Amino acid sequence: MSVDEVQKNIKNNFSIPPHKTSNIKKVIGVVSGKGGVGKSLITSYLAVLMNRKGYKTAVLDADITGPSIPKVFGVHEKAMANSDGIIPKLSKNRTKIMSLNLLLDSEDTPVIWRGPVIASTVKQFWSDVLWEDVDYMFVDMPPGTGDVPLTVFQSLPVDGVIIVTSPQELVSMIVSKAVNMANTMNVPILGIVENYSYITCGNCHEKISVFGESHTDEIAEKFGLKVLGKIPIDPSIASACDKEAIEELQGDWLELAEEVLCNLQ
Ligand SMILES: Nc1ncnc2c1ncn2[C@@H]1O[C@H](COP(=O)(O)OP(=O)(O)OP(=O)(O)O)[C@@H](O)[C@H]1O
Repeated sequence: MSVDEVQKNIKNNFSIPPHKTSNIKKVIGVVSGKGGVGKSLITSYLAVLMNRKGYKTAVLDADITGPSIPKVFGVHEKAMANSDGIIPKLSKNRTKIMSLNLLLDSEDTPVIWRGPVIASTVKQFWSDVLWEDVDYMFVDMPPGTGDVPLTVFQSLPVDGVIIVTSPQELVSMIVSKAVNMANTMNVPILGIVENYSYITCGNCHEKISVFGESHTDEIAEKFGLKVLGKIPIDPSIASACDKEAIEELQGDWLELAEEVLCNLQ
């Protein structure tokens, strides 16, 4: 068997079943080549948008050392377990959430764990959480192409990934790494979302590209991928996150992403 074939078979060999009561229809990984691009925001907002369409949504926070999902949904109470498994917390609009922050005694406790422990926590979030019926589960991956993204790709039946990026030049190399990882793991890439694309001038409504000209369209074309949306730097986004009210955020920046996701069902 060639190295390529071995790599493409890795995923199947390590896959683990979800809890026996779980019926999860589609698993979407949200990845970024580097940190700080707003990946958690986009993961949460995609769940909100699909929830608004009437789908049963869930977010698995695989960003174990930097978990931010519960906070943007305003969920703080600890998750409980019964003899069958861990019960996910529900947001106001009934998106199911599991994150390490929901299991720690205090949200401020830093997670100083080695890679294998982090990876096995993510697997448990898949296999030991009582997700029950879910149409779309969004997995907020830690940034980069390290241990945890690898574990998620190997262990979970990921139906597609969405790559989040910012507009700068350096990003082309970083996105290439994320694309190559998904290709190596044989996971379909649904497309790219660009965050921090522009600001809109409050007076003349001109769009200003704060980070210079965007390279996202070029990169997407290079890899034959769709650009699923461009999100501006917008105070309403920061405010929705700060107020822990992502479910109240309004913005039609991700319509194409919604369409692509709907077509998966
Ligand atoms: N387009 C945007 N406009 C305004 N604020 C934003 C935008 N995107 C993200 N933010 C703000 O930045 C904060 C951090 O975003 P988020 O947690 O999604 O990403 P991150 O910290 O960059 O980490 P990562 O992308 O690695 O998960 C959010 O709480 C939000 O307040």
